[in-house]
Amino acid sequence: MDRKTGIIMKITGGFYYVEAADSVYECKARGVFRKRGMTPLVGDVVDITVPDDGYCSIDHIHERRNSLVRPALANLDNLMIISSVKEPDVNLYLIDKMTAAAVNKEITPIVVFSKSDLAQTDDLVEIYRKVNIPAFSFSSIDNQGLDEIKAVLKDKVTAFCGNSGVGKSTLLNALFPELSLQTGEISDKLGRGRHTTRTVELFKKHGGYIADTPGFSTVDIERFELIRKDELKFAFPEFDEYFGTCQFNSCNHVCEKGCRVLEAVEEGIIPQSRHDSYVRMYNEVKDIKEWQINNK
Ligand SMILES: Nc1nc2c(ncn2[C@@H]2O[C@H](COP(=O)(O)OP(=O)(O)OP(=O)(O)O)[C@@H](O)[C@H]2O)c(=O)[nH]1
Ligand SMILES: [Zn+2]
Repeated sequence: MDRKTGIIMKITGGFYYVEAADSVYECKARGVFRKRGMTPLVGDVVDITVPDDGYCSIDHIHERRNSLVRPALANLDNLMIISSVKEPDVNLYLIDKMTAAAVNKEITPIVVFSKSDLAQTDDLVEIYRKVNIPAFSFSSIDNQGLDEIKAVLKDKVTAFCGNSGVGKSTLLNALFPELSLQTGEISDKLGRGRHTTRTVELFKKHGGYIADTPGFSTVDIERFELIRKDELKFAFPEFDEYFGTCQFNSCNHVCEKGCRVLEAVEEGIIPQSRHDSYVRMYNEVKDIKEWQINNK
């Protein structure tokens, strides 16, 4: 019998595939997790027992740094948000919702403007770099941006989120040709589309891990990763330095007199589109009660 610590790479048919010391172990979870209502997730760091014969078992789940509801994933470092600049058009509000959800979970958001051969991306990239969110453009035509994107994946656990058709599979294939993910219409025929069961799986790449998350779209984040009103302002890191300097302590940084955040927007320090997204999100959550969030 041996004990090891590893990471859950995949969950199928009641088995957990745990990578530890460069081998993958097929494990069962102990009944004790079920009793406590705990479900091991892909990305969990776990202690396992490897018996001389019979099934390996998961004995302990290490404390999670964060987790997403759908796709069910734990311990993410990066959320790569892919948005095409055309076909479909870019939607800054949706991107900002995704970056805010990531920051709220202490996950680093990374924005990729794909199909950069179809429209200008410099101004878009600039919006995010200005607020210290890594941003890149990518085109599959000449693989522009690929090396920069590869560099941010190094030694990290990264999930990729993008709406249908933005070029998520195309980017993943350019990054990891050996994965041979299906692109375009073919993927729907194979049932990897939005309404089918989705298997989440980690792959070891560049010393880190990438999560294959079929169909992971902004809808999942909007539905399952709601940010509470009092947490929202912290999900826009460019506001941080102004906290405590507004005229009113209770300032919500929406339209209040003497608001330093608003001044920074007027001065062009904070991009207008980011603040617009914040106000829109604030208006969406301001009347939501705690019990409604818990019922989500
Ligand atoms: N011009 C151009 N077209 C691209 C680029 N990347 C992807 N496309 C095209 O956009 C379409 C969608 O690409 P996919 O990679 O399948 O998009 P997806 O985000 O994986 O979409 P789903 O499979 O629906 O989730 C395909 O027809 C691609 O050929 C790009 O950089 N430039
Ligand atoms: Zn303010």
